[in-house]
Amino acid sequence: MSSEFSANPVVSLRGVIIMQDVQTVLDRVTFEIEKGEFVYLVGRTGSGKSSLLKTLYADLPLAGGQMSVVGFNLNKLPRQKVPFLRRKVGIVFQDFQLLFDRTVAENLIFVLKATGWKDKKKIKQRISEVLMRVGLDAAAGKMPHQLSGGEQQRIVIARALLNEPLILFADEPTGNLDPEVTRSIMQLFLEINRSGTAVLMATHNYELINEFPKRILKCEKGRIFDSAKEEFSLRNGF
Ligand SMILES: Nc1ncnc2c1ncn2[C@@H]1O[C@H](COP(=O)(O)OP(=O)(O)OP(=O)(O)O)[C@@H](O)[C@H]1O
Repeated sequence: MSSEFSANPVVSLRGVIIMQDVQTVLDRVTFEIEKGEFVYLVGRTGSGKSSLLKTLYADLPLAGGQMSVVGFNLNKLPRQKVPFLRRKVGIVFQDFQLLFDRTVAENLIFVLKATGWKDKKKIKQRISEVLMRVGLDAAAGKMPHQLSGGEQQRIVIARALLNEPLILFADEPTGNLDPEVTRSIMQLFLEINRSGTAVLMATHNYELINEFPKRILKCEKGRIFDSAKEEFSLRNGF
């Protein structure tokens, strides 16, 4: 094995090709994300950030190359194995996608039951743990519309944490939030990251990147540039 690659990364891509229909969105993508790393994903609108994230959580088929995510080989992952991969990753989108016709706790129970949890006591305990983690332990009985946008996003993050993922994939998680709430959501991601969960976060928010500098992957002209391998300026890159 080349020394450039670690023995046990959470995410590993080599020569990956990502397509939407007949369009090649990203070509020859090679990078790894280690356990507990925090990585930003940046690039202009349409440069391929969401397509890359979707490929990572097996929503978009891999068009070529080698890819493994939390130990699953995406080259030969049968459809029925996708839920097992999804249990080991957490996904956070820009629009919250909570079920608005049920309480916060019911939203979380829904996911736990769908991922095989049966024991009522354990379910209750896990819900209380994740809500505590995001600072909303009093919100279990509330309906989503009774919460602010920032609070709803915290619930989405709590939901992503239910099955103790090795990595969180976040697509513009602060896109709809005001600057103050954005900072507090970012603090939450950093806190989760400090306790060992890797994070890959797509964002257009340069202030956030400047304030909390981390490794950056930049999608540009069909390729990915990695700040861990080469220096690049963000100012002209977006
Ligand atoms: N479902 C789809 N079908 C066909 N083409 C798509 C689809 N989704 C995205 N594309 C195309 O793939 C390319 C990459 O889009 P993608 O959404 O990955 O970019 P992005 O960097 O996430 O953009 P944004 O910052 O606006 O979210 C674009 O040219 C887009 O038009």
